[in-house]
Amino acid sequence: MLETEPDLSVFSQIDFTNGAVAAVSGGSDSTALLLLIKDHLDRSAPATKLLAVTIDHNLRPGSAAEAQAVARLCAARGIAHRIMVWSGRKPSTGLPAAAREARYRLLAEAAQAEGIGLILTGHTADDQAETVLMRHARQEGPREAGRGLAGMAPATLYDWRIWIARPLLGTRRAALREVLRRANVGWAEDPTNDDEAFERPRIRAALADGNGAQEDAMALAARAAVEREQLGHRAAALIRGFASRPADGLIRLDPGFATAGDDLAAVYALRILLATVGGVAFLPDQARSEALFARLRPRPSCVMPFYANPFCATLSRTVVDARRAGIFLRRETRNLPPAAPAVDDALWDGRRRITLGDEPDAFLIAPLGAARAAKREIAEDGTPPSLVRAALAAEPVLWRSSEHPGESLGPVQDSPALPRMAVCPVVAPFARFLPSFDLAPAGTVAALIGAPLLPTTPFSGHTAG
Ligand SMILES: Nc1ncnc2c1ncn2[C@@H]1O[C@H](COP(=O)(O)OP(=O)(O)OP(=O)(O)O)[C@@H](O)[C@H]1O
Repeated sequence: MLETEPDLSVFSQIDFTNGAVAAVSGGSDSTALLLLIKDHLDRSAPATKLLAVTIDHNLRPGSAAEAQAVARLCAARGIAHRIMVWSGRKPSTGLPAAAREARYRLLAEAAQAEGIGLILTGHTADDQAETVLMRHARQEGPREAGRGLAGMAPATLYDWRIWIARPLLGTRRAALREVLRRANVGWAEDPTNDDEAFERPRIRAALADGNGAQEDAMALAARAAVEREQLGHRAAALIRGFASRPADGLIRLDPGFATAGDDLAAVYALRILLATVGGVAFLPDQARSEALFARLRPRPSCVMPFYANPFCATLSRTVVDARRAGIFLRRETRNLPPAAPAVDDALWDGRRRITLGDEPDAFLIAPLGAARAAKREIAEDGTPPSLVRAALAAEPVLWRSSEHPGESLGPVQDSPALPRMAVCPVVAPFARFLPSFDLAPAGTVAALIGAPLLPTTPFSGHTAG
């Protein structure tokens, strides 16, 4: 689609109220993105704060000069520009992933420093087709297909606080280069983009053959995106219908969850809950999750009460305990983080985000532990007290560093003396990157565990959750 003209209508669907960061590498796509946004804002909302940001990864000799070229273009067009340098140590393996991680962190830092909650990138239809074909080649199995093949989402929430939108996902690179030629603006070529030793350039070359592969890949992505969103809505409905949180760190699933009749959605919901409870950034393996789910179903011939034979299993650092009172999920006690100084804005055990306020050095954070959990009063509400205590034992507690660890501050959220401190639950599999496809289950799990509400999506008329 749109071989020669970019689709500009997408810009009018974006909410620019709080400004935008344009992520500009100096390559053709993001340079064209910058010109198109500037043009759109000049016409529709000239007072909007626009900041172009270039990340100098400091990996290639020419990278600083490329960043300077973007700076000159921005100066000539009256666009604020900032260069952020990735100065940290570079890993010897997994460099592309580390560079991507650093890039988004630095882009988010630049946005936050200006009070901007939106980052725009120049990913194109060509990038999308390449991504989908690469995932297709790696596909684990038919049931994984629905997720990965959706490709890149039109918007992704980063760190549960800043939206990354990709308005050019429906636009071909050729159309963007045409925009630049007409404006007489040049761009930098990344030499790794053509190196066929890498998988992506190989696929790019195959797509360039013009045999319809590009269109097929886009159609595949569009179908998979719809399927993924629908599956997410069904999983969210199951979580709303069958999951509750009887105590901090403890999720109960009503046994009806396993017999509701939508196994695909139930396994997806289970995977999200397992990763969340265990504090793991990735969903557990599909096949192992299916096997666990199968064990949660009563046998058709069973005349005994449900779960007359209770069982316990562990997956994704989560203990699943199925018994007559329900199916209970809690963090396993193995490999909990030892007591350590609490770090402001850090994730603890993948499950909690720590906010320390005015006294950043004053606290230790540690799991409550079994001995202290055993002394806690447990309300009698039908939940087995042993399970509540087991869950509480793995919950974090802040201690004043100077105090004897017998006098904890308790649940810090409840302490009026420390209004700016919090140890907030996070939805682990979506805490760093939440693709807009998965908003429904992410919002539902957030409500279940008491995580902060999702911010409104950057596309007007859409609300998260
Ligand atoms: N060094 C960088 N600085 C700022 N943004 C970047 C940088 N590298 C990538 N991006 C953003 O991520 C998007 C996709 O990255 P990718 O690596 O595919 O692009 P590229 O080939 O480097 O450049 P382009 O997309 O501009 O042709 C870019 O369009 C851009 O918005």
